[in-house]
Amino acid sequence: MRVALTIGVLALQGDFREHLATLDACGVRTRAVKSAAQLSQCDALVLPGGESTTIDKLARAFDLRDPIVSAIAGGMPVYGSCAGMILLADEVADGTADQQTFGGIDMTVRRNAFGRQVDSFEEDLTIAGVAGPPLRAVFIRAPAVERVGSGVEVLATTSAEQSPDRIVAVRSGNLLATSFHPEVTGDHRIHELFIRIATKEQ
Ligand SMILES: NC(=O)CC[C@H](N)C(=O)O
Repeated sequence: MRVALTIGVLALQGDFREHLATLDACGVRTRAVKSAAQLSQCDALVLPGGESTTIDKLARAFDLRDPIVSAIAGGMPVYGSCAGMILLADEVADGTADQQTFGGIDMTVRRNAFGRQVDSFEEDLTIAGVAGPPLRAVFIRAPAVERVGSGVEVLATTSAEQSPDRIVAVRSGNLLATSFHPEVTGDHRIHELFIRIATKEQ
C-alpha cells in the first residue's frame, strides 16, 4: 500500500517508535509529533500505547493538548491504541483525579479493565473491517470500553474465558481505537484499516 498521506505519531511517551515502524512498512509518510508545528504537517494522527496520564500531562506541558483537541474536532483521522484509546474517550472510569483526555469518541473507557500488568494476555480476535484470519491481539494492562454512544461502531469484543464480551475495538467516523497493541505483532491490518479510513476508502 502506498498513499500520499502523512501520518503523525504522538511521540511524547509510550511505544511511538513501533507505530512509526509499522506505518513506514505500510508505505505512508510518517512524522514523530512533539509540537503543534509538526502536528500541522500531518493528515492523520496515531496516539500510541503507554501511560495515558503521562501522555496527557506532557501534551499539556508541550502545548499540544489544544491543537490535538481542535484537530479531532476538525475531523482529523486519529487512531489510538491502548493508552491512545483512553485519550480518545469522552469519559474515563478509574482515571486519576486530574486526568484529562482529548476526547472525540462518545464512550466510557475503563483503565486497566483486565487487571494489573501481570494479567496481560493475548487473544485471537475477529474484527469488523479486517479481512483474513483472526488477528492476534496483545493486551498490556489494557482498557476496555464500558459504554458507547449511538454513533460509535463496535468492531471487536473479547471471547477469552477469563474476560468475555468486553468491547476492545471501536470506530466513530474518522476515529479508531483499540484496547490492544497491533504495533507490536508485525500484523499491519489495523494500521491498514486506519489508512483506509484516513484516505476515505473505508
Ligand atoms: N499498554 C498501555 O497503553 C496501558 C495503558 C495504561 N494502563 C493507561 O492507563 O494509560
